[in-house]
Amino acid sequence: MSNTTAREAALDILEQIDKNQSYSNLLLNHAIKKFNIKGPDTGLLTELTYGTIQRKLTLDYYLTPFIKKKLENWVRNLLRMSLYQMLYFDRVPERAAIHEAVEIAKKRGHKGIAGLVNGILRSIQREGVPSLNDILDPIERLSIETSHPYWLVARWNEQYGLEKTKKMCETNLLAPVQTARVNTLKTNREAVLDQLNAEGVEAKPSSIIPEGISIMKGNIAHTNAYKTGMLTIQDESSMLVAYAMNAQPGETILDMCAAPGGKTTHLAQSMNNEGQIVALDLHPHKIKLISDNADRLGIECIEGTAIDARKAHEKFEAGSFDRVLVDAPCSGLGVVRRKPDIKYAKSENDLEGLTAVQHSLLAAAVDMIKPGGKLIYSTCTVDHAENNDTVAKFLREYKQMELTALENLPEAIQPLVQDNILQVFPQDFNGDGFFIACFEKKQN
Ligand SMILES: C[S@@+](CC[C@H](N)C(=O)[O-])C[C@H]1O[C@@H](n2cnc3c(N)ncnc32)[C@H](O)[C@@H]1O
Repeated sequence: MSNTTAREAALDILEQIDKNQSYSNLLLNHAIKKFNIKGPDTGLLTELTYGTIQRKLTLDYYLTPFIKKKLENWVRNLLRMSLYQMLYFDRVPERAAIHEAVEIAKKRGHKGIAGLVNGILRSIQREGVPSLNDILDPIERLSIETSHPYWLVARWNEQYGLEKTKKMCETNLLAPVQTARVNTLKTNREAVLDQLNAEGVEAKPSSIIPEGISIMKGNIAHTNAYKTGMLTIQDESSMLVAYAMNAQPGETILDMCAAPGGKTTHLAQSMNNEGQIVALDLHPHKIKLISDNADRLGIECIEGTAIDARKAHEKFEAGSFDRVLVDAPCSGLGVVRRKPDIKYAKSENDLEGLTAVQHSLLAAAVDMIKPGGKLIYSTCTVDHAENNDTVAKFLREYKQMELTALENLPEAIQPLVQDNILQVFPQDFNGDGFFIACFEKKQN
């Protein structure tokens, strides 16, 4: 296995993302298996792929003056990936990055293309990249500097102002920290930290979530601790939902958008595996993900059903749930740090379509809740239209629902709550951008 193979695999993934709009995390797992990539090469492949996607617009800005003719897409991706190594990768000397690029160009193309790639990269090495100071429009500059599409920076600037937008865009460029949730039904945080340590994984307690841990080094997915259900991979922001739900042992809960079950299983944990959680998802194949997760974690109170949650009233009696969770499908603009391809894949039109689905899911939840019961709405986006505007429209249309205080959130989170609404930004504590609101159904 050579470094060249890791680079070819990275190029393959970049190509597929452009062609099929597939998600980088899925393609990466597939490529690791397909190219049999192991050990340090897994790190190289991951960093090259994510880094190149993360910095795509900046890299294109730097490459443009040096490209004099139309290039095939794979050549452009090869140039992006090689320039990424030259500019942002300390452990690869520039000449090695150029040499590898030329070798791949020879193999995939022909001598002419190899010469072209060599010429462009050597010119950049000699002359340096153009300065970003030449960009006068602050939105455009932030867009190029942090590689977020112009429309997105302009939209966030309108919603949150330039300073917050800048921090968000800059945080999205940092390497993500993996976090996990300890399965308190089986063990405790100290024991899991000891076990991971013994298995060669460096981890420490989360400063936000009592049962959360942050992984500093190593891959927990391959550990016995993971396989035997002592913990599950979940972002700290996502863990806040079970806190906000505040579900009690013995209650009946409806989780309307449940797969793959990260929050469903956390709810079961917080209910001490006592009560009933009905977990819905539109896609039948995803229901298996919920039951696989529950089985691994030793959870028995979850019952999965494949159904469009907007038709929940056809299957369940009105008013039969103490609490309902709508963890809605959303743009995912809060998780750009972990899934950088999201920022290029979404458009403003997509956001409009999503707000309609979010609204109809909330509308369907109303009938399901007992009078006096609670509804939690959550998303992993930072978009005002998907979050606050959806809440405002819901409250206008459903007078029996009241926005209520978010009780039971961990202490460190409480200062982030404003007017009963929690909007987490990626820069707040390095977790995903995330939104939570809680409604109570008035007594008749
Ligand atoms: C944000 S994800 C849920 C993540 C999940 N709650 C967790 O913590 O693991 C949204 C889910 O909603 C599902 N979904 C989308 N539209 C739906 C609908 N109309 N009814 C039910 N589920 C739907 C998607 O398949 C997706 O799995």
